[in-house]
Amino acid sequence: MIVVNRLDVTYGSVHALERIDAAFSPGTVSALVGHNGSGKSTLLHVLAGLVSCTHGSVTGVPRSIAFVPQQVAVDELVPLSVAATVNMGLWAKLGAWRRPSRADRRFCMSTMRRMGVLELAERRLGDLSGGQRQRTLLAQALVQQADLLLLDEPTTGLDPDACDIINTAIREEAARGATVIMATHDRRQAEAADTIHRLVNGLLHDQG
Ligand SMILES: Nc1ncnc2c1ncn2[C@@H]1O[C@H](COP(=O)(O)OP(=O)(O)OP(=O)(O)O)[C@@H](O)[C@H]1O
Repeated sequence: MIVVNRLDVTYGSVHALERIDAAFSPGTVSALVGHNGSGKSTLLHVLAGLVSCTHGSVTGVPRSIAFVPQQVAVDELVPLSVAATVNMGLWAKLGAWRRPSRADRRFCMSTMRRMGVLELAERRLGDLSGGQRQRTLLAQALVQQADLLLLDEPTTGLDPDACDIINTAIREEAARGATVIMATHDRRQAEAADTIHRLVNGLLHDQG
């Protein structure tokens, strides 16, 4: 179980998170909700190890973490295809030097199909629409089969069919035992989670 204990994060003079206590169990989906600037992304960044806490501690974070940030800037000049981007998710599982097996490659293909990006496989990431790019990055995260899946607004800007596909995938990740934590502004998506944590100006109000 991941346990967050009396966590404070400040950016200069901005108190992004204050005295946060929370716990996240394997096999569950937790939603972080709250207004813009309430601290959701900051908490995800701390859990991902990208931001340090000013005070407090976070324990029990598994080694394998897949993180899909809110907005991913992709240099249009980077010649990375959709297929290459998704296949990179295997590195986390296999290490950079172990060759993927046929089963690994099939898994990448089926994940791309599930996320609706298989027909875009040869397209460059920088040439995709925002929603297509988001689905590609989610496919990359799913391929990792990580123990902790951190998603920052995973369905923002996606069409309703894509939202349904992603919400199903989120449940499936929890069903295989992953801890899933997502920031969301989508009320229905939050209500479908096992636990809702509401952040108000950096303070946590748990809603069960
Ligand atoms: N790199 C940074 N430097 C300074 N302040 C920051 C930085 N990142 C976030 N903040 C501030 O920390 C607070 C929390 O921001 P955060 O991005 O965690 O909120 P959020 O709940 O994810 O917002 P949103 O719903 O808009 O994505 C805000 O006041 C924000 O301005």
